[in-house]
Amino acid sequence: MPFKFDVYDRSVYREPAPIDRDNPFQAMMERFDIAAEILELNPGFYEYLYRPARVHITSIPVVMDSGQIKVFEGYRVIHNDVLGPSKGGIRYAPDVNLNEVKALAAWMTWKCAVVDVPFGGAKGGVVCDPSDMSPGELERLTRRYTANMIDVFGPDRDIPAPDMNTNEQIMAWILDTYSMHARRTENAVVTGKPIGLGGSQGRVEATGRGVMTVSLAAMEQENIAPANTTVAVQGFGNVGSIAAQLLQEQGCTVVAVSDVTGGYYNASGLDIAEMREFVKANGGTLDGYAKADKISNEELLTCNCDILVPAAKEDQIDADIAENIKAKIIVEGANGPTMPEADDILNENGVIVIPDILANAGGVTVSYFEWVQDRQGYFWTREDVEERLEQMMTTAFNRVYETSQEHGVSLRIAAYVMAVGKVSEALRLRGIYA
Ligand SMILES: NC(=O)C1=CN([C@@H]2O[C@H](COP(=O)(O)OP(=O)(O)OC[C@H]3O[C@@H](n4cnc5c(N)ncnc54)[C@H](OP(=O)(O)O)[C@@H]3O)[C@@H](O)[C@H]2O)C=CC1
Ligand SMILES: O=C(O)CCC(=O)C(=O)O
Repeated sequence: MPFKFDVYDRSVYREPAPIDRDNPFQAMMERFDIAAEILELNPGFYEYLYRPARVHITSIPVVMDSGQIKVFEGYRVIHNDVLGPSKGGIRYAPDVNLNEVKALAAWMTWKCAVVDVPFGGAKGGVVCDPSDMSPGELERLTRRYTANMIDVFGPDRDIPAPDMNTNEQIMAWILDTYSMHARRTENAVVTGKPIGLGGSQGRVEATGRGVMTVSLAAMEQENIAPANTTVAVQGFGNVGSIAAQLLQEQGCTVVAVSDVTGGYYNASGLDIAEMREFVKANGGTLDGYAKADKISNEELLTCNCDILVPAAKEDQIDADIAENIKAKIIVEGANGPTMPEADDILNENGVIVIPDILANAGGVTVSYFEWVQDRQGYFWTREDVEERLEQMMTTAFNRVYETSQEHGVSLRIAAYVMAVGKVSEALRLRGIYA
């Protein structure tokens, strides 16, 4: 199986910047550079495609429950809208920053192109700690952020969705605030909203389901049967917990999962459905779960398993961790979990990496279905959604695999080649640089 590839010179288009490992945008650029070189990308297109099209930074004053006014910083980065309205989630986190949001926005552009949905890429972020805020404070923050972005968002312009620490309720507040300003109900302005407000069947599970679909496709390529497959999952939120449960339902043995409180390991297999119930009843955390051994985050990433699903956040797999990874296949549920220097090591060691811009694209694919349903005012069954999702994820997996064979590159670089090729072809057709 030719999964070992050349290491590319990353300096054809720009002077390599000093390595800044706290900057996920640089990690995105390092892969983009390789794809640009393979595609012999027009330098003008290169220049245009690596920059975000628009960056919005806003101050969000919120009256806290104490009566004190606190001002939060919020971002919305539109990386590109050449293929259609920009699309991407909003992240609430104390450490979210502009470089991270710029990287996440660019990944959305490439992801939408890989799965062939007619969207560009965007991402939003608000620097806040939702675990320390009341529902009322979160609602006021969300409504004011939306009001400040009223000229940015729109069903034909830029369509937010959930990401880390945001959920259906937050999407509902965005819909309501936007609609109040628009003087009409605009349910297509946001996806990942409750079904009662025009949300889609299957959106909550979509990213985890997509992770499952590409995991099964990779197992098939490698002739590994689910019943003989062990899985470890980092992150037990929307993506991680659902991917773990669905892989278990397919016959895999999930031996380890984790959240910020650490890892939980059981060589004979964890009961994921029961763990999800435990988390619900335990204030949203795995802390105190007793039917497993406690392990560290690093032990989880390097534990004995066949498939590793990083589904927490960026930059989790560095060179040291990569050296010690025992999994045969990594399926990136999170955005940007693997650092560029780790790519080369994993590649050398024959570990197959299904890259984020393919592996976690199930979420945006069902968001696309949701937007289509809202605009038609006609809603599909869960079976319809799941069948179409499986078909689009499988098609994307096969196309990325074929591109990797054609160019002799890893699946990650193949996905970038496909995406950058598609967006630059749209630029050429539109005549932007003609
Ligand atoms: N939601 C979606 O549809 C999509 C999400 N993604 C990406 O998937 C990733 C996860 O998102 P999502 O599941 O929505 O987010 P959630 O907020 O639902 O869950 C995040 C999970 O990661 C855990 N976590 C955070 N930091 C660490 C850490 N250092 N070590 C171990 N676990 C950690 C959290 O633990 P705790 O709860 O204890 O804080 C939580 O279990 C992100 O990279 C996101 O961008 C990608 C595509 C779509
Ligand atoms: O569903 C969406 O529109 C975007 C989800 C997202 O933020 C992501 O894929 O990273």
